[in-house]
Amino acid sequence: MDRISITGGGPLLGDITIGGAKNAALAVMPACLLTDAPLTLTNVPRLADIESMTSLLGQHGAAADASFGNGSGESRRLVLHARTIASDTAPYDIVRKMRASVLVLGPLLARHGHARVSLPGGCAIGTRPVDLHLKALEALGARIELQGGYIEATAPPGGLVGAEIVFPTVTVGGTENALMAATLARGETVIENAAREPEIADLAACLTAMGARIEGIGTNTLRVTGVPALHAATHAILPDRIETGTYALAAAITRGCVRLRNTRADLLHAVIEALEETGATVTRHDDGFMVDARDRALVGVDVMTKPYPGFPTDMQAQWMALMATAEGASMITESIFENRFMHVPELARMGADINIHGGSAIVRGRSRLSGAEVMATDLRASVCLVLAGLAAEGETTINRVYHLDRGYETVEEKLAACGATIARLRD
Ligand SMILES: CC(=O)N[C@H]1[C@@H](OP(=O)(O)OP(=O)(O)OC[C@H]2O[C@@H](n3ccc(=O)[nH]c3=O)[C@H](O)[C@@H]2O)O[C@H](CO)[C@@H](O)[C@@H]1O
Ligand SMILES: C=C(OP(=O)(O)O)C(=O)O
Repeated sequence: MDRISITGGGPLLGDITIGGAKNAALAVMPACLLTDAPLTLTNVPRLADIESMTSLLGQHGAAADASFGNGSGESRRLVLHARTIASDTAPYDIVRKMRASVLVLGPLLARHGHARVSLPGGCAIGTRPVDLHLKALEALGARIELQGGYIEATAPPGGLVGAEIVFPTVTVGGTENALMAATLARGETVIENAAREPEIADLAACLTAMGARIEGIGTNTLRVTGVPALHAATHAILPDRIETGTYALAAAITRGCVRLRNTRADLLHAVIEALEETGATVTRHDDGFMVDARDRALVGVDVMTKPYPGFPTDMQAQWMALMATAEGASMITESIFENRFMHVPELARMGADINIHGGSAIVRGRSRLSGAEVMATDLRASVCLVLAGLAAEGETTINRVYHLDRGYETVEEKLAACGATIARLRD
């Protein structure tokens, strides 16, 4: 298994180009199953999760034609074409590796009338049930049974029927599944308490380009008027706000200065606001923003994770690494996932002073962390250890970096180009 070695201590200085959003691409790609015409996506990131989703969609019958040039945007093109549905089963082997696999459920059900999708099971950050996805699809008329670890979903003989769906809690994936299914359901669907994450708006924009009728995009009430069929479309995936935020914090934790390109500051209000409160300077540009923390003594700032537009849970671990090097104490409260503090004992191995009380962590900043051998447990925990390693005195070795490859493209190259001493050790 690959490892990453970092010798920390110096400031990051330079430019980093941000890729397309993993979590938007993972939602938009299954939309190809809603039509027999091709769906062309650009600004697609080259990540392990994207490969897993491509192979899952291939199993369902979607031919994939990918061209990943070295540049960004247009040169990252993926054409998915599901002329027919070859299989409606999403097997355990793929779903257990990538939870977003469950997003094929709504499209398969809407177009094909039946789907068999493995239950994802729990993961390192929480139990993560999919009950709300299933209730939403039931509201549209689907019959759902759980058999042998699989969700067996069947649409009524005339297809799904529009309905009112009220989510009791905000769910990103649940909203995405319901939205995709509703595009082909007969009549109107109203989705209340819909997630407002930018990735949902991106999916809605793609579906609209495919001929779907959706109102309320970007709000928590989505109104969908079903259409008989969707058609070919081209859609550019929005920039990855979590990759952006991660490198913004990399600049801050190393007390460096990094310009983030090919991205949008408006996707990261809560993170930028907190970052400015620490004492770092954020300057917005046409194609992104710059974070400058040179010669600053950053101070601790409390955050609580919330659905968008609140502070993202996918930035919580990285924020904790930054707070471990800030002046004074800060409280970090995780309100989305019940077990998303797996990085705490690893940060503690690097000298961080962190105490957990229920869903909150109290972090007492230290002037210096020290390099150590640590273990990545999930995607964002991995990258938080990369950030800590960049700031630490001496060498840090991170094990199990396959988690990192799910969500960060060429992380070593991007950081090395800004002066980091970082290398991948291949076993
Ligand atoms: C591929 C993708 O886009 N992943 C993101 C997505 O995950 P994902 O779509 O899985 O996250 P959800 O928004 O659905 O989960 C939010 C909370 O609702 C709970 N829940 C969810 C569905 C359900 O049927 N029942 C239920 O109880 C979850 O356990 C969790 O506690 O949003 C999360 C929250 O922003 C992010 O951390 C993930 O990076
Ligand atoms: C938790 C994440 O992804 P997933 O939902 O695919 O596990 C993430 O992107 O941080």
